[in-house]
Amino acid sequence: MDAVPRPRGTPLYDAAALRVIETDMAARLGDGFALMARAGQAAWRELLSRWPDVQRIVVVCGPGNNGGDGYELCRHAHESGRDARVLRLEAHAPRTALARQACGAYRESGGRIKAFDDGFGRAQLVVDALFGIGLSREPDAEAARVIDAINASGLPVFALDVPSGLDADRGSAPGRVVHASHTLQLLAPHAGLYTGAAARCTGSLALATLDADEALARAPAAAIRLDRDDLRDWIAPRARDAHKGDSGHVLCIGGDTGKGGAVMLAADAALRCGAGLVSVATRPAHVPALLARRPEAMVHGVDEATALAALMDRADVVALGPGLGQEDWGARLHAEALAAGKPLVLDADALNVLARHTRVLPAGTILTPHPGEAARLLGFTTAEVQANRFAAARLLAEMFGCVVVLKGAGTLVAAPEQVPRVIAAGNPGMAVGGMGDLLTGCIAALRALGLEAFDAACHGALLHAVAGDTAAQDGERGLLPTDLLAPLRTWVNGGPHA
Ligand SMILES: NC(=O)C1=CN([C@@H]2O[C@H](COP(=O)(O)OP(=O)(O)OC[C@H]3O[C@@H](n4cnc5c(N)ncnc54)[C@H](O)[C@@H]3O)[C@@H](O)[C@H]2O)[C@@H](O)CC1
Ligand SMILES: [K+]
Repeated sequence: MDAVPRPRGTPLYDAAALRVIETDMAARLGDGFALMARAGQAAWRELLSRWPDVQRIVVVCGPGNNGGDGYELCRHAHESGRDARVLRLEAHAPRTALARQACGAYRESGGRIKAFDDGFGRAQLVVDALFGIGLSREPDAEAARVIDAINASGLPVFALDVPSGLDADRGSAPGRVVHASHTLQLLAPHAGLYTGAAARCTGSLALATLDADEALARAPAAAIRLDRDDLRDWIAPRARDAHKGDSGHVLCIGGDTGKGGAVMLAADAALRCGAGLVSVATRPAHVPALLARRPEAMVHGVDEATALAALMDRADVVALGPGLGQEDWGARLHAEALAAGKPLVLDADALNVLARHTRVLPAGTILTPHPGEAARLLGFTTAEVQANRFAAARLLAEMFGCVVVLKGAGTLVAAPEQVPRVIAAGNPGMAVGGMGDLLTGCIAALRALGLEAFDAACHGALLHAVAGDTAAQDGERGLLPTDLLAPLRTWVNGGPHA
Protein backbone atom coordinates (compact mmCIF):
# COMPACT_ATOMS: atom_id res chain seq x y z
CA MET A 1 0.00 0.00 0.00
CA ASP A 2 1.34 3.42 -0.85
CA ALA A 3 -0.53 5.63 1.61
CA VAL A 4 0.93 7.31 4.68
CA PRO A 5 -1.59 8.79 7.11
CA ARG A 6 -0.63 12.30 8.03
CA PRO A 7 -2.30 13.85 11.05
CA ARG A 8 -1.73 17.53 10.44
CA GLY A 9 -3.51 20.83 10.62
CA THR A 10 -4.04 23.90 12.79
CA PRO A 11 -5.69 23.68 16.21
CA LEU A 12 -8.84 25.75 16.72
CA TYR A 13 -10.19 26.74 20.14
CA ASP A 14 -13.50 27.36 21.82
CA ALA A 15 -14.40 30.27 24.10
CA ALA A 16 -13.82 28.19 27.26
CA ALA A 17 -10.21 27.50 26.26
CA LEU A 18 -9.72 31.16 25.31
CA ARG A 19 -10.88 32.28 28.74
CA VAL A 20 -8.27 30.01 30.35
CA ILE A 21 -5.57 31.35 28.03
CA GLU A 22 -6.69 34.89 28.80
CA THR A 23 -6.36 34.31 32.56
CA ASP A 24 -3.01 32.62 32.06
CA MET A 25 -1.75 35.55 29.99
CA ALA A 26 -3.10 38.17 32.36
CA ALA A 27 -1.22 36.45 35.22
CA ARG A 28 1.95 36.28 33.14
CA LEU A 29 1.73 39.94 32.12
CA GLY A 30 0.82 40.93 35.69
CA ASP A 31 -1.89 43.26 34.41
CA GLY A 32 -5.28 42.31 32.97
CA PHE A 33 -5.35 45.35 30.74
CA ALA A 34 -2.04 44.55 29.04
CA LEU A 35 -3.68 41.89 26.87
CA MET A 36 -6.45 44.22 25.76
CA ALA A 37 -3.82 46.85 24.97
CA ARG A 38 -2.03 44.30 22.80
CA ALA A 39 -5.32 43.39 21.11
CA GLY A 40 -6.05 47.04 20.33
CA GLN A 41 -2.58 47.61 18.98
CA ALA A 42 -2.67 44.45 16.84
CA ALA A 43 -6.07 45.45 15.49
CA TRP A 44 -4.83 48.94 14.61
CA ARG A 45 -1.81 47.49 12.81
CA GLU A 46 -4.05 45.10 10.91
CA LEU A 47 -6.40 47.91 9.93
CA LEU A 48 -3.50 49.98 8.64
CA SER A 49 -2.07 47.11 6.64
CA ARG A 50 -5.46 46.41 5.00
CA TRP A 51 -6.66 50.00 4.58
CA PRO A 52 -3.49 52.16 4.65
CA ASP A 53 -5.19 55.24 3.21
CA VAL A 54 -8.32 55.27 5.31
CA GLN A 55 -9.01 58.61 7.02
CA ARG A 56 -12.53 58.42 8.44
CA ILE A 57 -13.32 55.49 10.72
CA VAL A 58 -16.27 54.63 12.95
CA VAL A 59 -15.90 51.99 15.61
CA VAL A 60 -19.13 50.41 16.86
CA CYS A 61 -18.49 49.34 20.45
CA GLY A 62 -20.50 46.85 22.49
CA PRO A 63 -20.68 46.52 26.28
CA GLY A 64 -18.02 43.84 26.86
CA ASN A 65 -14.34 43.38 26.23
CA ASN A 66 -14.88 43.19 22.49
CA GLY A 67 -16.04 46.78 22.82
CA GLY A 68 -12.93 47.37 24.96
CA ASP A 69 -10.76 46.28 22.05
CA GLY A 70 -12.74 48.73 19.92
CA TYR A 71 -11.99 51.69 22.24
CA GLU A 72 -8.32 50.79 22.19
CA LEU A 73 -8.24 50.62 18.40
CA CYS A 74 -10.14 53.90 18.13
CA ARG A 75 -7.66 55.56 20.50
CA HIS A 76 -4.79 54.57 18.20
CA ALA A 77 -6.72 55.79 15.16
CA HIS A 78 -7.51 59.08 16.89
CA GLU A 79 -3.92 59.56 18.10
CA SER A 80 -2.66 58.94 14.57
CA GLY A 81 -4.68 61.95 13.39
CA ARG A 82 -7.47 60.00 11.66
CA ASP A 83 -11.05 61.18 11.94
CA ALA A 84 -12.11 58.32 14.18
CA ARG A 85 -15.01 58.02 16.58
CA VAL A 86 -16.88 55.47 18.62
CA LEU A 87 -20.57 54.91 17.98
CA ARG A 88 -22.56 53.04 20.54
CA LEU A 89 -26.02 52.37 21.88
CA GLU A 90 -26.89 53.79 25.24
CA ALA A 91 -27.47 50.24 26.47
CA HIS A 92 -23.92 49.34 25.43
CA ALA A 93 -21.98 51.52 27.88
CA PRO A 94 -18.99 49.49 29.14
CA ARG A 95 -19.93 46.75 31.59
CA THR A 96 -16.58 45.12 32.30
CA ALA A 97 -13.68 46.67 34.22
CA LEU A 98 -11.38 46.30 31.20
CA ALA A 99 -13.86 47.89 28.81
CA ARG A 100 -14.36 50.77 31.26
CA GLN A 101 -10.59 51.23 31.46
CA ALA A 102 -10.25 51.23 27.67
CA CYS A 103 -13.16 53.64 27.33
CA GLY A 104 -11.58 55.94 29.93
CA ALA A 105 -8.22 55.92 28.14
CA TYR A 106 -9.97 56.68 24.86
CA ARG A 107 -11.82 59.65 26.37
CA GLU A 108 -8.64 60.93 28.04
CA SER A 109 -6.91 60.97 24.67
CA GLY A 110 -9.68 63.32 23.46
CA GLY A 111 -11.69 60.61 21.67
CA ARG A 112 -15.38 61.21 20.97
CA ILE A 113 -18.30 58.87 21.59
CA LYS A 114 -21.52 59.41 19.67
CA ALA A 115 -24.86 57.76 20.25
CA PHE A 116 -25.68 55.38 17.43
CA ASP A 117 -28.35 56.96 15.23
CA ASP A 118 -28.55 54.64 12.24
CA GLY A 119 -25.94 56.36 10.11
CA PHE A 120 -22.17 56.40 9.64
CA GLY A 121 -21.83 59.91 8.17
CA ARG A 122 -18.85 60.21 5.87
CA ALA A 123 -17.01 57.21 7.31
CA GLN A 124 -14.92 55.13 4.94
CA LEU A 125 -14.64 52.09 7.19
CA VAL A 126 -16.72 50.52 9.99
CA VAL A 127 -15.01 48.60 12.75
CA ASP A 128 -17.30 46.04 14.35
CA ALA A 129 -16.52 45.73 18.07
CA LEU A 130 -20.05 44.94 19.20
CA PHE A 131 -19.79 41.33 20.40
CA GLY A 132 -16.97 38.81 20.33
CA ILE A 133 -16.67 35.40 21.94
CA GLY A 134 -19.04 36.56 24.70
CA LEU A 135 -22.17 36.49 22.53
CA SER A 136 -24.62 34.72 24.77
CA ARG A 137 -27.89 34.96 22.86
CA GLU A 138 -29.49 36.22 19.71
CA PRO A 139 -28.75 39.96 19.31
CA ASP A 140 -31.69 41.87 20.81
CA ALA A 141 -33.76 44.32 18.76
CA GLU A 142 -31.44 47.27 19.44
CA ALA A 143 -28.29 45.34 18.57
CA ALA A 144 -30.04 43.93 15.49
CA ARG A 145 -30.73 47.51 14.34
CA VAL A 146 -27.02 48.33 14.61
CA ILE A 147 -26.06 45.15 12.74
CA ASP A 148 -28.58 45.88 9.98
CA ALA A 149 -27.16 49.40 9.62
CA ILE A 150 -23.60 48.07 9.38
CA ASN A 151 -24.63 45.56 6.72
CA ALA A 152 -26.62 48.13 4.76
CA SER A 153 -23.85 50.75 4.88
CA GLY A 154 -22.02 49.43 1.83
CA LEU A 155 -18.77 50.26 3.66
CA PRO A 156 -15.93 47.82 4.24
CA VAL A 157 -16.34 46.23 7.67
CA PHE A 158 -13.43 45.19 9.85
CA ALA A 159 -14.63 42.78 12.56
CA LEU A 160 -12.66 42.52 15.79
CA ASP A 161 -12.26 38.91 16.86
CA VAL A 162 -15.66 37.68 15.58
CA PRO A 163 -18.27 39.16 13.23
CA SER A 164 -20.85 40.25 15.81
CA GLY A 165 -23.77 37.86 16.03
CA LEU A 166 -21.77 34.78 15.03
CA ASP A 167 -21.40 32.10 17.69
CA ALA A 168 -17.64 31.67 17.76
CA ASP A 169 -17.86 28.09 19.08
CA ARG A 170 -20.60 26.71 16.85
CA GLY A 171 -20.35 28.61 13.58
CA SER A 172 -24.02 29.52 13.71
CA ALA A 173 -25.81 32.85 13.77
CA PRO A 174 -28.79 32.67 16.11
CA GLY A 175 -30.12 35.99 14.73
CA ARG A 176 -28.66 38.99 12.92
CA VAL A 177 -24.97 38.84 12.12
CA VAL A 178 -22.45 41.35 10.81
CA HIS A 179 -21.17 40.60 7.33
CA ALA A 180 -17.52 41.55 7.63
CA SER A 181 -15.02 42.15 4.86
CA HIS A 182 -12.19 41.05 7.12
CA THR A 183 -12.01 39.54 10.61
CA LEU A 184 -9.00 39.65 12.90
CA GLN A 185 -9.19 36.80 15.40
CA LEU A 186 -7.53 37.58 18.71
CA LEU A 187 -5.38 35.19 20.72
CA ALA A 188 -6.25 32.06 18.77
CA PRO A 189 -8.31 30.85 15.83
CA HIS A 190 -11.90 30.10 16.85
CA ALA A 191 -13.56 26.81 15.87
CA GLY A 192 -16.81 28.49 14.87
CA LEU A 193 -15.19 30.81 12.35
CA TYR A 194 -14.55 28.03 9.86
CA THR A 195 -17.88 26.27 9.43
CA GLY A 196 -21.57 26.89 8.78
CA ALA A 197 -22.77 30.50 8.80
CA ALA A 198 -19.17 31.72 9.27
CA ALA A 199 -18.62 31.28 5.54
CA ARG A 200 -21.01 34.12 4.77
CA CYS A 201 -19.98 36.58 7.45
CA THR A 202 -16.27 36.50 8.34
CA GLY A 203 -14.81 37.81 5.09
CA SER A 204 -11.09 37.10 4.95
CA LEU A 205 -9.59 35.86 8.22
CA ALA A 206 -6.43 36.88 10.03
CA LEU A 207 -5.02 36.07 13.45
CA ALA A 208 -3.11 38.02 16.11
CA THR A 209 -1.84 35.65 18.80
CA LEU A 210 -0.81 38.52 21.12
CA ASP A 211 2.27 36.48 22.07
CA ALA A 212 0.11 33.85 23.70
CA ASP A 213 1.66 30.98 21.76
CA GLU A 214 3.02 29.22 24.84
CA ALA A 215 -0.32 29.32 26.64
CA LEU A 216 -2.01 28.16 23.45
CA ALA A 217 0.20 25.12 23.20
CA ARG A 218 -1.14 23.92 26.58
CA ALA A 219 -4.82 24.53 25.76
CA PRO A 220 -7.06 21.76 24.44
CA ALA A 221 -8.10 22.16 20.81
CA ALA A 222 -11.84 22.13 20.06
CA ALA A 223 -11.16 21.20 16.44
CA ILE A 224 -8.34 20.97 13.94
CA ARG A 225 -8.42 22.93 10.72
CA LEU A 226 -7.17 21.34 7.53
CA ASP A 227 -6.32 23.51 4.60
CA ARG A 228 -4.64 23.23 1.26
CA ASP A 229 -1.10 23.10 2.61
CA ASP A 230 -2.05 20.06 4.65
CA LEU A 231 -2.55 18.07 1.46
CA ARG A 232 1.03 18.13 0.35
CA ASP A 233 2.98 14.91 0.49
CA TRP A 234 0.42 12.90 2.35
CA ILE A 235 0.40 10.15 -0.21
CA ALA A 236 3.81 8.81 -1.02
CA PRO A 237 4.66 8.44 -4.68
CA ARG A 238 3.70 5.07 -6.14
CA ALA A 239 6.31 2.37 -5.79
CA ARG A 240 8.21 2.06 -9.05
CA ASP A 241 7.19 -1.59 -9.30
CA ALA A 242 3.53 -1.03 -8.34
CA HIS A 243 0.77 -3.13 -9.85
CA LYS A 244 -2.94 -2.37 -9.89
CA GLY A 245 -3.65 -4.68 -6.98
CA ASP A 246 -1.48 -2.48 -4.72
CA SER A 247 -3.87 0.46 -4.96
CA GLY A 248 -7.07 -1.26 -3.96
CA HIS A 249 -10.37 -2.12 -5.56
CA VAL A 250 -13.43 0.11 -5.04
CA LEU A 251 -16.94 -1.14 -5.73
CA CYS A 252 -19.49 1.65 -6.26
CA ILE A 253 -23.10 0.58 -5.81
CA GLY A 254 -26.00 2.75 -6.89
CA GLY A 255 -27.71 4.25 -9.90
CA ASP A 256 -31.34 3.17 -9.77
CA THR A 257 -33.45 4.03 -12.82
CA GLY A 258 -32.83 7.62 -13.85
CA LYS A 259 -29.86 8.09 -11.53
CA GLY A 260 -27.05 6.30 -13.33
CA GLY A 261 -24.87 9.40 -13.51
CA ALA A 262 -24.46 9.61 -9.74
CA VAL A 263 -22.76 6.25 -9.37
CA MET A 264 -20.58 6.99 -12.41
CA LEU A 265 -19.36 10.22 -10.82
CA ALA A 266 -18.35 8.27 -7.72
CA ALA A 267 -16.52 5.75 -9.89
CA ASP A 268 -14.78 8.50 -11.89
CA ALA A 269 -13.59 10.19 -8.70
CA ALA A 270 -12.31 6.88 -7.31
CA LEU A 271 -10.32 6.33 -10.50
CA ARG A 272 -8.91 9.87 -10.50
CA CYS A 273 -7.97 9.58 -6.83
CA GLY A 274 -5.79 6.61 -7.57
CA ALA A 275 -7.79 3.45 -6.90
CA GLY A 276 -6.20 0.55 -8.78
CA LEU A 277 -9.51 -0.99 -9.84
CA VAL A 278 -13.03 0.39 -9.83
CA SER A 279 -16.19 -1.66 -10.33
CA VAL A 280 -19.73 -0.37 -10.59
CA ALA A 281 -22.91 -2.24 -9.73
CA THR A 282 -25.94 -0.51 -11.21
CA ARG A 283 -29.18 -1.05 -13.12
CA PRO A 284 -28.53 -3.14 -16.27
CA ALA A 285 -29.97 -0.36 -18.43
CA HIS A 286 -27.10 1.94 -17.45
CA VAL A 287 -24.29 -0.41 -18.36
CA PRO A 288 -23.74 0.50 -22.05
CA ALA A 289 -23.74 4.25 -21.43
CA LEU A 290 -21.39 3.98 -18.46
CA LEU A 291 -18.99 1.71 -20.32
CA ALA A 292 -18.97 4.05 -23.29
CA ARG A 293 -18.14 6.95 -21.02
CA ARG A 294 -15.54 5.32 -18.81
CA PRO A 295 -14.08 2.11 -20.23
CA GLU A 296 -11.64 1.90 -17.30
CA ALA A 297 -14.51 0.99 -14.94
CA MET A 298 -15.88 -2.55 -14.72
CA VAL A 299 -19.63 -2.01 -14.94
CA HIS A 300 -22.03 -4.73 -13.82
CA GLY A 301 -25.76 -4.79 -14.40
CA VAL A 302 -27.67 -5.76 -11.29
CA ASP A 303 -31.37 -6.58 -11.41
CA GLU A 304 -33.74 -7.62 -8.65
CA ALA A 305 -32.35 -11.16 -8.58
CA THR A 306 -28.60 -10.63 -9.11
CA ALA A 307 -26.49 -11.60 -6.11
CA LEU A 308 -23.75 -9.15 -5.21
CA ALA A 309 -21.64 -11.54 -3.16
CA ALA A 310 -19.03 -12.27 -5.83
CA LEU A 311 -18.55 -8.56 -6.64
CA MET A 312 -18.37 -7.72 -2.98
CA ASP A 313 -15.76 -10.41 -2.35
CA ARG A 314 -13.37 -8.89 -4.88
CA ALA A 315 -13.72 -5.34 -3.51
CA ASP A 316 -11.54 -3.77 -0.83
CA VAL A 317 -13.98 -0.92 -0.19
CA VAL A 318 -17.66 -0.49 -1.00
CA ALA A 319 -19.07 2.97 -1.83
CA LEU A 320 -22.82 2.70 -1.44
CA GLY A 321 -25.48 5.28 -2.12
CA PRO A 322 -25.02 7.56 -5.13
CA GLY A 323 -28.30 7.33 -7.04
CA LEU A 324 -29.24 4.21 -5.05
CA GLY A 325 -32.84 5.28 -4.55
CA GLN A 326 -34.97 4.09 -1.69
CA GLU A 327 -37.08 1.51 -3.52
CA ASP A 328 -36.83 -2.26 -3.07
CA TRP A 329 -33.86 -2.50 -5.46
CA GLY A 330 -31.79 -0.05 -3.45
CA ALA A 331 -32.92 -1.36 -0.08
CA ARG A 332 -31.91 -4.89 -1.05
CA LEU A 333 -28.44 -3.81 -2.25
CA HIS A 334 -28.11 -1.76 0.94
CA ALA A 335 -28.77 -4.79 3.13
CA GLU A 336 -26.36 -6.98 1.13
CA ALA A 337 -23.60 -4.37 1.18
CA LEU A 338 -23.87 -3.86 4.92
CA ALA A 339 -23.73 -7.58 5.53
CA ALA A 340 -20.59 -8.08 3.42
CA GLY A 341 -18.22 -6.91 6.14
CA LYS A 342 -16.13 -4.71 3.80
CA PRO A 343 -15.09 -1.16 4.65
CA LEU A 344 -18.00 1.05 3.66
CA VAL A 345 -18.59 4.61 2.55
CA LEU A 346 -22.31 5.44 2.81
CA ASP A 347 -23.77 8.44 1.04
CA ALA A 348 -27.04 9.87 -0.25
CA ASP A 349 -29.84 7.30 -0.38
CA ALA A 350 -27.74 4.79 1.57
CA LEU A 351 -28.13 7.28 4.45
CA ASN A 352 -31.83 7.74 3.84
CA VAL A 353 -32.36 3.96 3.88
CA LEU A 354 -30.28 3.85 7.07
CA ALA A 355 -32.50 6.53 8.61
CA ARG A 356 -35.55 4.32 8.00
CA HIS A 357 -34.00 1.04 9.16
CA THR A 358 -31.24 1.84 11.63
CA ARG A 359 -28.67 -0.91 11.67
CA VAL A 360 -25.44 -1.60 13.45
CA LEU A 361 -22.69 -0.51 11.09
CA PRO A 362 -19.36 -2.29 10.73
CA ALA A 363 -16.48 -0.53 12.52
CA GLY A 364 -14.68 1.91 10.25
CA THR A 365 -17.78 2.81 8.24
CA ILE A 366 -17.76 6.35 6.85
CA LEU A 367 -21.01 8.34 6.51
CA THR A 368 -21.04 11.44 4.31
CA PRO A 369 -24.34 13.25 5.03
CA HIS A 370 -25.29 16.75 3.99
CA PRO A 371 -27.14 18.63 6.74
CA GLY A 372 -30.55 17.37 5.55
CA GLU A 373 -29.42 13.75 5.61
CA ALA A 374 -27.76 14.25 8.99
CA ALA A 375 -31.03 15.70 10.28
CA ARG A 376 -32.99 12.65 9.09
CA LEU A 377 -30.50 10.29 10.76
CA LEU A 378 -30.65 12.22 14.02
CA GLY A 379 -34.38 12.96 14.00
CA PHE A 380 -33.60 16.71 14.02
CA THR A 381 -34.50 19.52 11.65
CA THR A 382 -31.84 20.74 9.23
CA ALA A 383 -31.81 24.08 11.08
CA GLU A 384 -31.00 22.25 14.32
CA VAL A 385 -28.07 20.50 12.66
CA GLN A 386 -26.78 23.80 11.29
CA ALA A 387 -27.22 25.52 14.67
CA ASN A 388 -24.40 23.35 16.00
CA ARG A 389 -22.66 21.41 13.29
CA PHE A 390 -19.91 20.21 15.63
CA ALA A 391 -22.42 18.71 18.04
CA ALA A 392 -24.48 17.13 15.24
CA ALA A 393 -21.42 15.50 13.66
CA ARG A 394 -20.19 14.25 17.04
CA LEU A 395 -23.62 12.89 17.95
CA LEU A 396 -23.93 11.01 14.66
CA ALA A 397 -20.44 9.58 15.03
CA GLU A 398 -21.28 8.35 18.52
CA MET A 399 -24.72 7.06 17.53
CA PHE A 400 -23.31 4.84 14.77
CA GLY A 401 -19.78 4.37 16.14
CA CYS A 402 -18.37 5.51 12.82
CA VAL A 403 -16.69 8.35 10.94
CA VAL A 404 -18.98 11.18 9.86
CA VAL A 405 -18.29 13.73 7.15
CA LEU A 406 -20.87 16.50 7.63
CA LYS A 407 -20.91 18.37 4.34
CA GLY A 408 -21.70 22.03 3.73
CA ALA A 409 -19.55 25.17 4.04
CA GLY A 410 -16.74 24.15 6.39
CA THR A 411 -17.18 20.39 6.07
CA LEU A 412 -16.60 18.62 9.39
CA VAL A 413 -15.12 15.19 9.96
CA ALA A 414 -15.94 13.59 13.30
CA ALA A 415 -15.35 10.19 14.86
CA PRO A 416 -15.53 8.81 18.39
CA GLU A 417 -12.35 9.69 20.34
CA GLN A 418 -11.16 12.13 17.67
CA VAL A 419 -10.85 15.90 17.75
CA PRO A 420 -13.12 16.99 14.86
CA ARG A 421 -11.47 18.26 11.70
CA VAL A 422 -12.73 21.29 9.78
CA ILE A 423 -12.06 21.51 6.07
CA ALA A 424 -11.01 25.10 5.36
CA ALA A 425 -11.32 24.88 1.58
CA GLY A 426 -14.11 24.61 -0.95
CA ASN A 427 -16.47 27.21 -2.39
CA PRO A 428 -20.16 27.84 -3.13
CA GLY A 429 -19.68 26.72 -6.75
CA MET A 430 -19.60 23.23 -5.28
CA ALA A 431 -23.23 23.50 -4.22
CA VAL A 432 -24.45 21.55 -7.25
CA GLY A 433 -25.89 18.10 -7.84
CA GLY A 434 -23.30 15.35 -8.13
CA MET A 435 -20.60 16.99 -5.98
CA GLY A 436 -21.35 14.63 -3.11
CA ASP A 437 -21.13 11.58 -5.38
CA LEU A 438 -17.64 12.68 -6.30
CA LEU A 439 -16.69 13.03 -2.62
CA THR A 440 -17.87 9.48 -1.95
CA GLY A 441 -15.56 8.22 -4.70
CA CYS A 442 -12.59 10.23 -3.40
CA ILE A 443 -12.94 8.88 0.12
CA ALA A 444 -13.49 5.31 -1.08
CA ALA A 445 -10.33 5.48 -3.21
CA LEU A 446 -8.20 6.74 -0.32
CA ARG A 447 -9.60 4.02 1.90
CA ALA A 448 -8.73 1.49 -0.80
CA LEU A 449 -5.22 2.94 -0.92
CA GLY A 450 -4.87 1.85 2.68
CA LEU A 451 -5.75 4.89 4.77
CA GLU A 452 -7.61 4.31 8.03
CA ALA A 453 -11.26 5.39 7.92
CA PHE A 454 -10.74 8.72 9.72
CA ASP A 455 -7.70 9.68 7.63
CA ALA A 456 -9.42 8.68 4.39
CA ALA A 457 -12.44 10.80 5.32
CA CYS A 458 -10.33 13.84 6.28
CA HIS A 459 -8.04 13.70 3.33
CA GLY A 460 -10.80 12.80 0.87
CA ALA A 461 -12.89 15.76 2.01
CA LEU A 462 -9.87 18.08 1.83
CA LEU A 463 -8.81 16.80 -1.58
CA HIS A 464 -12.34 17.27 -2.92
CA ALA A 465 -12.57 20.82 -1.55
CA VAL A 466 -9.17 21.86 -2.85
CA ALA A 467 -9.92 20.37 -6.29
CA GLY A 468 -13.18 22.37 -6.16
CA ASP A 469 -11.21 25.57 -5.50
CA THR A 470 -8.92 24.87 -8.43
CA ALA A 471 -11.89 24.17 -10.69
CA ALA A 472 -13.64 27.36 -9.49
CA GLN A 473 -10.83 29.53 -10.78
CA ASP A 474 -12.89 29.73 -14.00
CA GLY A 475 -15.96 30.85 -12.04
CA GLU A 476 -18.22 29.40 -9.36
CA ARG A 477 -21.46 29.47 -11.32
CA GLY A 478 -21.73 26.63 -13.78
CA LEU A 479 -19.03 24.57 -12.07
CA LEU A 480 -19.67 20.88 -12.72
CA PRO A 481 -18.54 17.90 -10.66
CA THR A 482 -16.72 16.54 -13.72
CA ASP A 483 -14.63 19.77 -13.76
CA LEU A 484 -13.02 18.48 -10.57
CA LEU A 485 -11.71 15.27 -12.07
CA ALA A 486 -8.53 16.73 -13.53
CA PRO A 487 -7.72 18.80 -10.38
CA LEU A 488 -8.37 15.73 -8.22
CA ARG A 489 -5.65 13.94 -10.10
CA THR A 490 -3.32 16.92 -9.68
CA TRP A 491 -3.91 17.22 -5.95
CA VAL A 492 -3.82 13.53 -5.14
CA ASN A 493 -0.32 13.65 -6.56
CA GLY A 494 0.66 16.51 -4.23
CA GLY A 495 -0.53 19.59 -6.13
CA PRO A 496 0.56 21.57 -9.20
CA HIS A 497 4.17 22.04 -8.11
CA ALA A 498 4.80 18.68 -6.50
N1 LIG B 1 -11.01 36.42 25.97
C1 LIG B 1 -9.78 36.77 25.59
O1 LIG B 1 -8.91 35.99 25.63
C2 LIG B 1 -9.53 38.14 25.10
C3 LIG B 1 -10.66 38.87 24.86
N2 LIG B 1 -10.58 40.01 24.23
C4 LIG B 1 -11.81 40.55 23.71
O2 LIG B 1 -12.88 40.33 24.56
C5 LIG B 1 -13.93 39.67 23.88
C6 LIG B 1 -14.73 38.89 24.85
O3 LIG B 1 -15.21 39.80 25.77
P1 LIG B 1 -16.45 39.53 26.70
O4 LIG B 1 -16.33 38.23 27.34
O5 LIG B 1 -16.58 40.71 27.58
O6 LIG B 1 -17.67 39.38 25.70
P2 LIG B 1 -18.13 40.28 24.48
O7 LIG B 1 -17.53 41.62 24.48
O8 LIG B 1 -17.97 39.44 23.29
O9 LIG B 1 -19.70 40.40 24.72
C7 LIG B 1 -20.26 40.20 25.97
C8 LIG B 1 -21.14 41.36 26.36
O10 LIG B 1 -22.19 41.51 25.44
C9 LIG B 1 -23.44 41.19 26.05
N3 LIG B 1 -24.16 40.38 25.11
C10 LIG B 1 -23.84 39.16 24.70
N4 LIG B 1 -24.72 38.73 23.78
C11 LIG B 1 -25.60 39.75 23.60
C12 LIG B 1 -26.72 39.93 22.78
N5 LIG B 1 -27.11 38.96 21.97
N6 LIG B 1 -27.41 41.08 22.81
C13 LIG B 1 -27.03 42.06 23.67
N7 LIG B 1 -25.96 41.95 24.48
C14 LIG B 1 -25.26 40.81 24.45
C15 LIG B 1 -23.12 40.48 27.32
O11 LIG B 1 -24.12 40.65 28.28
C16 LIG B 1 -21.80 41.13 27.70
O12 LIG B 1 -22.02 42.36 28.31
C17 LIG B 1 -13.23 38.88 22.81
O13 LIG B 1 -14.07 38.54 21.75
C18 LIG B 1 -12.14 39.85 22.42
O14 LIG B 1 -12.60 40.79 21.48
C19 LIG B 1 -9.37 40.69 23.88
O15 LIG B 1 -9.32 41.87 24.65
C20 LIG B 1 -8.12 39.88 24.02
C21 LIG B 1 -8.16 38.71 24.91
K1 LIG C 1 -16.98 41.91 16.81
